[in-house]
Amino acid sequence: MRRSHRKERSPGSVEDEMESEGDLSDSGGTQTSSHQDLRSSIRSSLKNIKTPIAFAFSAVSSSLPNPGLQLLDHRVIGLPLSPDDAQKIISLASPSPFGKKEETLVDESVRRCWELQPSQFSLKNPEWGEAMSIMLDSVKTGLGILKGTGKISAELNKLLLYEPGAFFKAHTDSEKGPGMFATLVVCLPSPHEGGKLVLTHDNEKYEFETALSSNFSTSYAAWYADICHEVLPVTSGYRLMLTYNLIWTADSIVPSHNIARRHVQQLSTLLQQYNSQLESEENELPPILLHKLYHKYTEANLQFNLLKPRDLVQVQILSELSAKVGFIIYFATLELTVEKDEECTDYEEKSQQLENIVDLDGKLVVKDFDYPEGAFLDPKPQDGRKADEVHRQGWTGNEGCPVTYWYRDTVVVLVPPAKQLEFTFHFSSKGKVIEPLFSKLIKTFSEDAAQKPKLEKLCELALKQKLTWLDCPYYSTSQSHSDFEKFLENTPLFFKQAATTALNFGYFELFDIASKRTNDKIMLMPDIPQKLGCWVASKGFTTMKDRLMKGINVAPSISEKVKFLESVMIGFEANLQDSSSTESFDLKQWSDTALFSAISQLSTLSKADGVSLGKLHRTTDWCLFRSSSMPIIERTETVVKIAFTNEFMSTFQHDLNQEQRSFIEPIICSIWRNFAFDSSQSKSVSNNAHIKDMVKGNDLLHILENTITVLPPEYLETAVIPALLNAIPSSSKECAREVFIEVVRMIIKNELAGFKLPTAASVPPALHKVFVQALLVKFLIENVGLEPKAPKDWSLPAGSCNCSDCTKVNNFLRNPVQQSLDFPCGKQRRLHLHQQFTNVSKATYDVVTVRQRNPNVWRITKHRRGYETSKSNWLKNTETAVETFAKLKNDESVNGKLEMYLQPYYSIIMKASVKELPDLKHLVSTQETSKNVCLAHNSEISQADFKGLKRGMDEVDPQNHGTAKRTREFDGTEV
Ligand SMILES: O=C(O)CCC(=O)C(=O)O
Ligand SMILES: [Fe+2]
Repeated sequence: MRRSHRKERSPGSVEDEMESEGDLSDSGGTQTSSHQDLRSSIRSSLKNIKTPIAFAFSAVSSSLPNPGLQLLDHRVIGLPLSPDDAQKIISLASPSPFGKKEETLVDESVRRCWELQPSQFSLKNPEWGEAMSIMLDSVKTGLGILKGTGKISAELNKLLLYEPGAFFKAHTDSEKGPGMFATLVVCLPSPHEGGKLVLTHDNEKYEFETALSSNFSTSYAAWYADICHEVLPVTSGYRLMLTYNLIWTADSIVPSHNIARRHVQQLSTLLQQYNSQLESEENELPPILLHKLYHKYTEANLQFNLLKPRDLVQVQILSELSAKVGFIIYFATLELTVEKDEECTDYEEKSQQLENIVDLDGKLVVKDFDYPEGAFLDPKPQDGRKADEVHRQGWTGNEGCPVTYWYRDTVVVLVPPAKQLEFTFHFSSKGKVIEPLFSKLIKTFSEDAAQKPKLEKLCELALKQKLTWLDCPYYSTSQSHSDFEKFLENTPLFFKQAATTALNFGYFELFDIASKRTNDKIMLMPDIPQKLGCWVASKGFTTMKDRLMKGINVAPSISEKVKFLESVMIGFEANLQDSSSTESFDLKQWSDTALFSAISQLSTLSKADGVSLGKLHRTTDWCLFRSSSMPIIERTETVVKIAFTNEFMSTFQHDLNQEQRSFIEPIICSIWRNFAFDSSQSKSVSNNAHIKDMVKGNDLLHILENTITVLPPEYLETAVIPALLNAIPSSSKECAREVFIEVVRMIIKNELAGFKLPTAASVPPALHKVFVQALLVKFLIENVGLEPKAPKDWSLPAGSCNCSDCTKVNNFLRNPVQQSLDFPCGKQRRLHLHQQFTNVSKATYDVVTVRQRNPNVWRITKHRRGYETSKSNWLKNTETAVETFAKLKNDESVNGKLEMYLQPYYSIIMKASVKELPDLKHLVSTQETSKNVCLAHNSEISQADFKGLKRGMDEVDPQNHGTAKRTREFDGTEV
């Protein structure tokens, strides 16, 4: 368990429930004398928030009685109101006036409504009094008037009747006597439409729609005296209202909306004060505040929507406030652990931590968090309270009797703006980050220019966080593609986000930190190269040069280096004001040179790199390409050279100019001088890389065609085919499986340049035949092999111990016919035998103890499972090979060709009979005819070799005068 053991100071002895609830005197906006006071003021201010702070309230009730409305002439008015009764009322009523300053006016453009004075009607139902007190109770709660703070009474004001077209424009009610603090209106059952009452305060709107329940129910609404309101026109029916003045009958201050809001305003002031003190001075204030909720919530029900009413009110207000003053609020479980010793009362060790910090929707933000000193606003949970969990360890000798108590509370976590950065990083406890908060802050700060200093700080904190992954000494400095994938996967999102942001906002020093810590891998993240390009355009090339170089160097393959530079170019061009500027030209030229220098630093090139390099002549200056790629390509293996050549040649469609020809010719020659199907480098890396980096059928197809394009046809017979043949014995098993069958298929289908027969009836030359035979012989040797030899009898090598028991067992092992031995003996002797005969490496026997008899039987049984498996594998492989060859035979375009190629070994090969096959080395060497071809093991394209080779060929083809000349041109290059 991770626990920080720390003694915490008490936040002060604040007596919780003893504060008078409505008392505001101690905690107004006055400057607090100490931090202690500030915290306790915040706390008591919070305590005072117990009811919703509403400026208006309304409710509907179907159970309220009919008030028993009677007019002066004793006519009783039935409810719901009938049109006849409405007319009776109107006949007695007068148009409603309204007050303007001292005057009382009647003006139908401001108010149209009929009214009766209380003297013109009475409410006869004796139950109406009770109904009134029910309404007053709910109005009190609704308006946030604290229980026990005072009494209110209602004074009947008017009976109002709105006929269609009646309304009352926006106004505030005039104070009709001392103590009046609010208005109550009761809408009696009388169907109507329109007539909505709309109240507004501080841009907040509250609507009371009387029409909705007007058929049969009574509804009522109340609002504080200073609230502006209007009644929209009634569109049909009659709207019948009783209006009351609400009077405050206690001595205490008359409640008003402002007073109710004052607790909140006060809290808001205190929180702002707390935040600005944190920002401005050296102080000992805690960086966050924790406020205890009344109820304890389980992990599952800790979210705003599931809060109990009392907590709900507080959290609602806190969350509104937080939005205004920039605090962030969360829920969490506060766990306090107290360890005591019942023997030694002095000993007490406390540790505390926040568990499961969640946001208001209950979404987990962080699992556990060591909260800072002094953050808890309320008294310590353990003060006079029963622990939620107790664990007694019992006597542990001289260590006494330790007891552990756990106290758990649900708290609101208040994070002030001043400490949000630090909070995000758990107050810099290394490597811990609250990612959702981090992302949120990055977003907010990025969008607000005034927050730039905070944004920079946030990036700095993130980029300097200790990270197990990056800081581990084994963090890879190699540059393979899989390494970059690992980097993307393991580097936390916040780090990557911070690096990207740092670059976007031009915090170059911070970006360089990210670059250094990731061994420059950060350069390859999406958007980074393009952004670097933008900066080149705006800050100039020199400022960004080193960073660009890092990016080019860290990109693991040529294609990724090219991609990096292309992205840089896109960003650069998009941000360049004047695209014809010299800066543009310089960047392109520089990046081409830089690219080649980065490529030349790659320790090995893959086949894919060969392709990428072969493409580069299309986008770079020819001279640069020629002089830079030659030294790179001449160091590479055959497979890379082939990929390069094939890609290079694919552009020209056999139509090379002298320059290109003289460039590629020596490369092709060097391919055939050192030909190998496998890449020796990738062989050692991984099986996958190995299979990828082999000379495949298609590669061979194209390189043969390209060889013919550049070199005279005789070259195939004298150099190429012997080189191919020569490469067969040393090629790998995988190669034999993946490539050889494919090559044979191409040959017999007459597809492979150099092996094509002029007519269907032509007999293949001996060299071609041997080549095809050698490919299949190698295939069989590697993929089938010789039949595994069965053991000649059951005898096995004996063990080394010569005790009498072991001697018996050894005799059994040596015995050529006996397969199993039962050895009844006691435990000790069995143990010895086990020691001698179990876990013997390569043992081809099993040992068990049989328990049915007394003494138990030690049983040893010989087996031949190893042989059996290899035999069955061999049979399977033979079968597969036979099938493969049969398919090959069916594939050929002219039947019988395969047989022609394989004679005299046709039937042996077709039945995959390895034991009858000719010796491969012998087969290959007897046919190695081209004595004049240099098969030097020297991998360099040496000029001497090249000339020698050429001379040989010139002899073969006296017409080819151009060759010697081209050679001289080649000599002139920087190779
Ligand atoms: O009819 C109503 O709903 C409100 C009446 C009113 O605002 C008033 O009498 O001052
Ligand atoms: Fe009014």
